[in-house]
Amino acid sequence: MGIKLGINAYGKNAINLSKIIRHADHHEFRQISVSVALEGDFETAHTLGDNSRILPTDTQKNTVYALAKEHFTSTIEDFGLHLANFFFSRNPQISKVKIELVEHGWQRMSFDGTAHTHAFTGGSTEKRRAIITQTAQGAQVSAGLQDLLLLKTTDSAFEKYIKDEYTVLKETTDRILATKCEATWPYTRTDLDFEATYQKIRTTLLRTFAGHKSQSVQQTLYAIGEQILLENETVKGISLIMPNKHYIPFNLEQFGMDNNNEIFIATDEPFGYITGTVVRE
Ligand SMILES: O=c1[nH]c(=O)c2[nH]c(=O)[nH]c2[nH]1
Repeated sequence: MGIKLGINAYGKNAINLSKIIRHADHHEFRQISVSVALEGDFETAHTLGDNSRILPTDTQKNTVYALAKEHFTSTIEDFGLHLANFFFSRNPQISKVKIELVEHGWQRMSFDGTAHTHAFTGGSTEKRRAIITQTAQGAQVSAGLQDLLLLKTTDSAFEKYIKDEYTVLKETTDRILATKCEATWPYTRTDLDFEATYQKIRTTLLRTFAGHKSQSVQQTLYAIGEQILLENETVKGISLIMPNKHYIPFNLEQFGMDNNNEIFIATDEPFGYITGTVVRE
């Protein structure tokens, strides 16, 4: 019985890179984490210890910093495309380059309606991300976001589910709906205005979450995906991860008080884990 190498990839993960872009009257500050993964003809590296086709992961890391100087000037999607093409076009042994970029957002400070020129606040959990893959067939761009905390205080129900001998959950027509949203959407093209498209999709995600009369997280997930696909023909489909972050009404009856859906205990674990992809037929 023969043994051989199966699917494999190698690269550098979590290359953290910050950049000051100095304009005459203000600075921009960007902070990203880049991961590079290469697939290709690396069999003899594994089976014979032959490194002649191996571009070291240390070199990959250095390339990311060096190219950032000239080429990280706009979106992570555009920088990722440049990186993917750079690695792919110079290395015939590579069949697939995957670049994943996560951006940590810094918000410019503002005082009395005036934007500060060089001071920022951080702290939001929300991160924007992009995934670029390049093969001989061309490049593919997916955009997305992660760790986006969302909560609404009404317009969320959960009723008429299966009840068996282990069901104790009470039906509710008015609960808190909270999630930490992760979304990924592949685009049909690589020459988009990635900034405007991203902002439009993010706004639709928020607006649909806020406006939807939810019967479940599942229904809200689908409504968000459907609306994004209806409004953006350049989006192929969208995958959403929406954990159900439970806020459970606290029992005040034990103190002779009513809880009119006002006092809750947020529980971290266990949590509902709702995932889904909305696609075009
Ligand atoms: O929106 C929800 N979907 C579920 O599948 C579920 N299950 C549960 O216990 N609570 C909820 N809420």
